[in-house]
Amino acid sequence: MSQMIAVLGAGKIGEALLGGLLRGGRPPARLLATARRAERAEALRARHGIEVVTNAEAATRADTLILAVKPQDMATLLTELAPHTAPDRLVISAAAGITTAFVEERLPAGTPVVRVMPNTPALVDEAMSVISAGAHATEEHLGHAEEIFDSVGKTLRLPESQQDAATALSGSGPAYFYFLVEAMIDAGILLGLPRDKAHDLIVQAAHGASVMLRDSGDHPVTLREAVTSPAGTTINAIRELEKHGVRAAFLDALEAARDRSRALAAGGETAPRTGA
Ligand SMILES: NC(=O)C1=CN([C@@H]2O[C@H](COP(=O)(O)OP(=O)(O)OC[C@H]3O[C@@H](n4cnc5c(N)ncnc54)[C@H](OP(=O)(O)O)[C@@H]3O)[C@@H](O)[C@H]2O)C=CC1
Ligand SMILES: O=C(O)[C@@H]1CCC=N1
Repeated sequence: MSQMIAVLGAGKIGEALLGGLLRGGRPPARLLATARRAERAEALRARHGIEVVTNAEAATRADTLILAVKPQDMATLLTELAPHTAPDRLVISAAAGITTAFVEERLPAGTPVVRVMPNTPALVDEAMSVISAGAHATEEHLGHAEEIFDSVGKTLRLPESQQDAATALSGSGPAYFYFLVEAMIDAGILLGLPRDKAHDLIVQAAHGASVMLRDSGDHPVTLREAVTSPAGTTINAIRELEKHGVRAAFLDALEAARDRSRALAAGGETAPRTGA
């Protein structure tokens, strides 16, 4: 286990990770965080009882640096860190699109870098975190990264060439489910249900479906077929979803997310795709 872990740029993902590490039993004295704004630093101290320091101090004191700033802020952060980071530090980047090469070329030669794509269910210890090694990261470094991200959910190793796809799928994935739930609550309203009841019905349906997907081992097609009775209600809804091209929309949507992840590796300057 690393002696000291620092989360640099402790925003939504960084704070979720800090919370998971503390819940997993890591003493607050073995965690550091950094923030850009004084009020954010104060909130982190108050909520977690950890030290919030400058990026330079974190780089000097921690063995493992977890970079959790936005991709567009990564170059600035790395420029600030470079003079203070010894090449034996493990650097873990959680930024969408940013390649290990991008990080390596801005830090001292030979620095081990691991790229991780977590997701926000880290807040409830149900994250999916995809882990890839950079040029100088060893099995031991990957093991350290897994140990850290295991504290907030599941981890999976994939080659870095598949990280942009993983970002589109599991990194952004929770947002697609929230979007679907939001749309279905509106549909419940259309059908005359009170908003709070529509919310509770669909959230529990989503939870039940998700537990079955994870725990039954059955393919989603099998689970959907079990709901879809001959000449019943479900098939009438499915016909409308197919007519409206929902499956094709998902294929296009994830391709757009994957492309945006790739563009972020170029420094994030490229504008997002605006559609056909
Ligand atoms: N949100 C998500 O679902 C996921 C996000 N990610 C990745 O995680 C990273 C963080 O995303 P998220 O947590 O959503 O973003 P946030 O904006 O919530 O967090 C980033 C934090 O970094 C701080 N920051 C920026 N620059 C510096 C700096 N130089 N020094 C110290 N702190 C700094 C920001 O400060 P300030 O508050 O002042 O702006 C902010 O608090 C991104 O790279 C994103 O791609 C990965 C997986 C999922
Ligand atoms: O939208 C984003 O760019 C980040 C990365 C994955 C989820 N949120």
